[in-house]
Amino acid sequence: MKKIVIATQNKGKAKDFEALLAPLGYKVLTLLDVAQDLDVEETGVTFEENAILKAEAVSKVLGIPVISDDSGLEIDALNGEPGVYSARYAGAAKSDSANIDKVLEKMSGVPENGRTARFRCVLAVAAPNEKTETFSGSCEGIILSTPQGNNGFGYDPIFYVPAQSKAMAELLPHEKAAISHRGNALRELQQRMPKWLDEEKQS
Ligand SMILES: O=c1[nH]c(=O)c2ncn([C@@H]3O[C@H](COP(=O)(O)OP(=O)(O)OP(=O)(O)O)[C@@H](O)[C@H]3O)c2[nH]1
Ligand SMILES: [Mg+2]
Repeated sequence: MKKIVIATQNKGKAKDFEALLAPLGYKVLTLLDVAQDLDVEETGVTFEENAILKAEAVSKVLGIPVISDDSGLEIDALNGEPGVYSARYAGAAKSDSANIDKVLEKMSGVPENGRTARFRCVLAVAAPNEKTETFSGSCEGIILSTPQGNNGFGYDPIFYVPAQSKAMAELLPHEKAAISHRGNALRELQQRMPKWLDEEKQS
């Protein structure tokens, strides 16, 4: 089975990528498997900038092709917050439950028709001596006023997906993969697979 390194420290993303890539015959490895201490500072102000920073830094250190993921939640009533700061919205400790509490507090009193939001994901693919490429995906939803479901990670329990009539955290891994921002970005990558990455798969 071909291995692929995802430049992330996030266990929730790792599970999402397993659901997406195992059916395509890939074994997913993350920084948690190959380079626990490799933490890239996210100094960009867009998902794209941060995805490129992470992919290029990790590919350079490991000397192999990698895929990175920079993603987050954009809430219309909060002018696009938490956006690129989604992981650290309630502070540097990156607590999913504290982040959810902060969103729910800021959204209290906002009526249902004003609770529109979307997840965005940008994947960057970098390899030694190759031009870095990016791919993006999004998923539309509504911010719930109480959490629902135990699957997924991050803001999934407060993100209602009208197309599925369920919160993201109520979807099974393969169901999330079929409709998520991450799934959509990965499908975009498959459509425009960089030639060198495709060749990598054959080797
Ligand atoms: O409910 C969610 N379902 C998702 O599918 C999802 N995707 C992203 N997010 C949020 O956005 C941050 C990314 O920030 P981020 O791209 O910097 O990643 P991270 O710092 O967690 O890990 P790394 O990949 O950088 O190592 C995450 O922590 C989450 O808060 C999600 N929340
Ligand atoms: Mg991060």
